[in-house]
Amino acid sequence: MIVSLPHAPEGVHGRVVVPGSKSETNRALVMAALGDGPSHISGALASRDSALMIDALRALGVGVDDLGGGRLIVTPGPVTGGATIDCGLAGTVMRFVPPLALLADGPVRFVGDPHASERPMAGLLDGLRQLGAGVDADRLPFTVTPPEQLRGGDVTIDSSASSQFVSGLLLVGARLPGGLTVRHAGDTLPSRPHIAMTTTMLADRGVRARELDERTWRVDEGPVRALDSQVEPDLTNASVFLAAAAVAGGRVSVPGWPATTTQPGALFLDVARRMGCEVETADGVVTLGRGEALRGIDVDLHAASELTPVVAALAAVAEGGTTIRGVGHIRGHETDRIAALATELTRAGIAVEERPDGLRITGGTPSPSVFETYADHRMVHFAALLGLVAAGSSVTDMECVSKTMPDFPDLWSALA
Ligand SMILES: O=C(O)C1=C[C@@H](OP(=O)(O)O)[C@@H](O)[C@H](O)C1
Ligand SMILES: C=C(OP(=O)(O)O)C(=O)O
Repeated sequence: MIVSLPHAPEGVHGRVVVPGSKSETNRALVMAALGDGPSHISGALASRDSALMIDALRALGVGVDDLGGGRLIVTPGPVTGGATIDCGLAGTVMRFVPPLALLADGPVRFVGDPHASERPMAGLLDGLRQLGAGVDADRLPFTVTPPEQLRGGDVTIDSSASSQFVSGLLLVGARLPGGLTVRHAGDTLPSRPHIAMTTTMLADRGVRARELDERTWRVDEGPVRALDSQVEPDLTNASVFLAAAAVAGGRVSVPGWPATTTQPGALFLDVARRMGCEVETADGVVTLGRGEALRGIDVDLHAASELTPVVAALAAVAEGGTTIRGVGHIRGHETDRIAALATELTRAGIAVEERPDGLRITGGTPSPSVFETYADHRMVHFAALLGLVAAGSSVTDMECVSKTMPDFPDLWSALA
């Protein structure tokens, strides 16, 4: 269904309380499921991806009580086989749950949305096979048959298509006899902060988990301690609201910004400053104002590729050219985001060159458009940003924002 996007000729002004991090919520759930007792999670994201994770864990025998208001109680149990798990389009479900099947007492089947079968899985499934599991395909849908004898040891995988392969294996490592060493054998490795998020959150739960060198991670065998934890706001989603002030003018604040974080979304503040925005942080509140003029930059988003759609929207209205590089692997995200962004920028009359590892965008004045969304929440964010300055724009589907932020339409209308 086509949905109109707000136009903000007077700029945007407001304070946005951003929901919890998808990446932290789904890690906290998996770690709690492996814990040595019940864990409480506060500030948890309520969205399609977290609901899919909760359903997956329940299907494996884990108790999850939703107390409302972002509070969850997770009660671990023996991991049971026999279930079919719906991964939707959630990378964190399709890459973090199959390793739990190593611990199950029977095969576990994994299915997903139509486009989920296009998302890379081979590196992870290769790792599971090296640990003795049977896996009957290299993409969704597939069935994981646990090994007769659970074992840990060393696995070497190509994680260049997604950092989530390394994270998924590390998440289960403490429960494997002898622990687990994961080596990355491919060329490049995206989203390293997300691997640091995995090891840091494991360490918070008493697990000895660390990076040995830039291609090798190690998790020792041991208990995953139950923990009462607080999920940070999702800083990649926060960047969409901050970026609204950069695109339309005005000032936007986001409270609850953590002083230190492993979320790569935090890198948005540096990108925005480089593009000429004024960014202030005081008492955990980040405020962004556009400054004199937005200017194009050359930026490598390898560590924070989730930010590409937002940075592409800024580039579309900036003075001069912007080169986004280092994000070739986002062709395997919810959609081929490089191709999708090139198509939608062209639709809005913005000059763009699609490159193997990114985009070269020449800023201009976006024309009103009906933007395609490709079932991709971040393509809606991109379109919504352009809609602020291209009066009368719309998107072909708004529903897909439920993947990480079901409240996006309300939060956005309140701002614009
Ligand atoms: O581990 C995680 O929570 C994530 C890792 C990244 O995946 P890739 O390494 O596939 O980019 C990121 O883009 C995704 O949104 C979330
Ligand atoms: C790539 C993303 O998600 P996923 O966790 O499904 O990989 C994303 O949210 O930008």
